[in-house]
Amino acid sequence: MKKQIDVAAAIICKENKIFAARRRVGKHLAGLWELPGGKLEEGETPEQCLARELEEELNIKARIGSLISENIFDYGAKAIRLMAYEVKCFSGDFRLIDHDAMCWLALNELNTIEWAPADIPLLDRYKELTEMAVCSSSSKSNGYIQENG
Ligand SMILES: Nc1nc2c([nH]c(=O)n2[C@H]2C[C@H](O)[C@@H](COP(=O)(O)OP(=O)(O)OP(=O)(O)O)O2)c(=O)[nH]1
Repeated sequence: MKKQIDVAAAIICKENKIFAARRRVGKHLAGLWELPGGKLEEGETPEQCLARELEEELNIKARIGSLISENIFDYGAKAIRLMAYEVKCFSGDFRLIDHDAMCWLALNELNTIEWAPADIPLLDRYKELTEMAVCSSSSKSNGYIQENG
């Protein structure tokens, strides 16, 4: 059976935008955009892996939040289990150490770049959860201002 590789990835959010980085030439999936992160090393939790990768790849220190979703994807030569965690707290200046481009995208701009295929269901799920959160907070405020007559 094909080995499945565990990969942790970060949905880094700032001012309602999320961070994407492009895989550089020479790598598997070169030219496609991804969430920063990487393979779990032996004995590492996904959170430890992500904190390490974000510092190694982007020069930022981050507090890893909750698991948003995971997706098993078979690329043929390898299969990965991609786990996406939300990151809302981080510090440091982003530096591209392992990627060749970066961008910040609003949720409605996510489909303007070409993502690694394994990421798409995770981003859809994140969008769904974020829209649900916005919806529930706006229905609360509507309740508050509702008037009779
Ligand atoms: N980091 C990251 N990897 C992703 C994402 N989506 C996706 O399919 N992958 C794939 C690409 C790689 O095959 C694997 C992650 O490994 P990595 O980033 O540590 O890989 P790499 O190609 O630099 O590793 P290496 O084999 O050259 O050491 O997961 C994603 O959003 N983030």
